[in-house]
Amino acid sequence: MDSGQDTVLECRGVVKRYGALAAVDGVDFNVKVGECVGIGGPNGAGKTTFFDLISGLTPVTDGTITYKGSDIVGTAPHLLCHRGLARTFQLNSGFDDLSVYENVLAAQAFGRRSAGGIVLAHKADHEAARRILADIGLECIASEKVAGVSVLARKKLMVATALVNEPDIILLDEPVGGLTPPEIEEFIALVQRFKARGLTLVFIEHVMHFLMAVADRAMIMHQGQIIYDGSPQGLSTDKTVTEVYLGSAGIGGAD
Ligand SMILES: Nc1ncnc2c1ncn2[C@@H]1O[C@H](COP(=O)(O)OP(=O)(O)OP(=O)(O)O)[C@@H](O)[C@H]1O
Repeated sequence: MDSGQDTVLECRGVVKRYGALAAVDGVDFNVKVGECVGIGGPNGAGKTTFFDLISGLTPVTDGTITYKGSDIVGTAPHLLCHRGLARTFQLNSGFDDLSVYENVLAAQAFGRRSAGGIVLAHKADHEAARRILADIGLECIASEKVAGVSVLARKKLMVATALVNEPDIILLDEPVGGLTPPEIEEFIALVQRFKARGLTLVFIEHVMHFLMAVADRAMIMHQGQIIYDGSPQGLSTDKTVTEVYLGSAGIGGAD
């Protein structure tokens, strides 16, 4: 068992059953400080359920999940967020009737480590909100209502709301799903920038080009189990991955 200081997240024998279906079926998974892990796998493989278990949205059936050395099984999602475990969702979330800027302030107020019901934004919160929006390229639409912004802007906003409280690990569920190829390139550059600053990141993504471009490590799930955990470059030559996940299209055809 790896319980070294540099391990942020450690999952052992994690299982989630829905009746007879094992959506997640005995997963062992570690993430180290500064690592960027891309999770792939066919539809229904159990990827989002695995994120739901880590982030406390769904109770585990069995197994242990340790975050920064503490057992977090049974911990509520908002408490995990306060402890620095941030997560985004497959579907674009956000408060449509608030501006881009107000969404970041709301994420700060409810997600910060000292959150305790006090939602007043202080000077430092405004500065941090402006900083993250500039960093992520949203400052020019900061005052626009989220209802009217593009899919790319919503995707970026989700990352901004997760990053504004400087999490120790961030889980992104399909960060580039629905984006055009040029938008995906923009997102690759963005994630690489945050990676270079030491961000610890785990993401789920069907777009293999994105996974190959940003992940240090790839983990592929199938029927609730891990069928590959290794270098992204090794994916294209792994027989099980090629047969189960990519089919005859090969690694380049999975976009
Ligand atoms: N609340 C639930 N009740 C019953 N079955 C569920 C529930 N949530 C997920 N499942 C089932 O668990 C399995 C894994 O689903 P999950 O959404 O985790 O897959 P995924 O790999 O994220 O798929 P996708 O790539 O399509 O998002 C699927 O068979 C799904 O139907």
